[in-house]
Amino acid sequence: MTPWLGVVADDLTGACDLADAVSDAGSSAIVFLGTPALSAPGCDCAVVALKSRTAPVAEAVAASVAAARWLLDAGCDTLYQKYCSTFDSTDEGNIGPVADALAGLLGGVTVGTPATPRVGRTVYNGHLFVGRRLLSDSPLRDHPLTPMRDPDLVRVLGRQAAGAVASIGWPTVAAGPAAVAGALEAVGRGHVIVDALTEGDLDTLAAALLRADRRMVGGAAGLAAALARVRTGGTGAARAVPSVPDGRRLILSGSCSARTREQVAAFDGPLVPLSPLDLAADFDGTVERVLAAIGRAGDGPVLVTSSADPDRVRDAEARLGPGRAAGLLERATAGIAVGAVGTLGVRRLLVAGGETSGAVVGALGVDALRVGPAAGPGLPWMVPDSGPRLALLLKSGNFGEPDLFGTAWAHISA
Ligand SMILES: Nc1ncnc2c1ncn2[C@@H]1O[C@H](COP(=O)(O)OP(=O)(O)O)[C@@H](O)[C@H]1O
Ligand SMILES: O=C(O)[C@@H](O)C(=O)COP(=O)(O)O
Repeated sequence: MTPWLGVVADDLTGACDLADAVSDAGSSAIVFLGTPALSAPGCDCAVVALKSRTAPVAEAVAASVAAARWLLDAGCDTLYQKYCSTFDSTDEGNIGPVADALAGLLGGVTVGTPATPRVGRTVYNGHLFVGRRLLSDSPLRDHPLTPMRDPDLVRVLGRQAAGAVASIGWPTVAAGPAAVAGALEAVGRGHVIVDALTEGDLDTLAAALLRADRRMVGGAAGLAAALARVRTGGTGAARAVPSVPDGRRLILSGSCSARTREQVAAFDGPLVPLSPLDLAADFDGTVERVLAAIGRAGDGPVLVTSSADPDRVRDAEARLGPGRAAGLLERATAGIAVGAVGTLGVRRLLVAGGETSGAVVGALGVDALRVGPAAGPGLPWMVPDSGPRLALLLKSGNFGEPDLFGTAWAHISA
């Protein structure tokens, strides 16, 4: 089977979220950690997960173009730039520069939307809403790496991209695929952000993209699932549930999102704090102390967390310098995961945070992940194709019910 949908994802939790949504839509998906050296194995949707959301622009562009070339060589006819449903990025990028580069590979225009109604993301008049709030009034305004303070996506993308940015409004979408395809015909180069409020709107956009032969698409999980539904009629194979190993359970939480902090607060089990200030003072000793605390905890899940509110994050930044806390924490969390799997018998690992997950899974030496049962929308347990026998739930900071850290495990119990 040759994959038809090739996805370049800017982080790992986003890649898993999209793979989950596409699986729900009846298409099979595999997530690759970085661009593989080999050709793609059989699946409908091949997802290359990068760690490019906050990387330097040139690095993000080069990694994304390499991934896109590999996906096109693997036979994908639609190339999909997966970014966050909350458009997480800085004024420098990387959504815009990567979109410019990928548009250059396939016909000069990217069309898309981050709208993903199943997690409450909608776009109206080019403005992104998170639930009932504008993006800029949501907790995303305080993200430690990518604070989102402008809800107007045409303006946000306009600051990042060299290509012009246009939008297609909801009345055109409501008029159906022919109207959207007609509006797209008028766009020669650049990027188009499309309004969408419902799954039906996304299906309309997906049908218009196929009709207009627009094969360079951008968005979050919602539009990818719509493409799968419209292209295959949503009648593909149900997700094949891989077997999940038994073993100790560990939660590593590096996300500082409001939802993750609620999940940390609601967790009813042993909690080991991880502080960037301790790591700056004694990195190896702090990691060893955390591993010893995990070792002493009982059979239930143990939570290691650095998740902090915006004031504490700002304080760490002020004391350690820009980006240093995040770098130390990501390296430490990766080291803790490797130690816990290697010597403490941990086999079921829930990681909260996209950057954090990328660091952890990269260090564990995993190269590809298959989609298992989901603990909620966008929250699939993933099982490595080869390498360590593990079950991994790589959680977007914003996703999951407040009690997720206690309930997630039931989805993989025998
Ligand atoms: N206490 C803290 N102080 C400063 N930065 C932190 C702290 N805890 C975590 N971080 C960093 O914040 C970033 C959170 O990003 P990420 O893991 O992608 O979470 P999310 O999915 O919520 O965006 C990571 O780089 C993480 O290391
Ligand atoms: O689109 C989304 O919201 C997620 O798939 C996503 O990209 C997650 O990113 P993080 O919140 O940084 O984990």
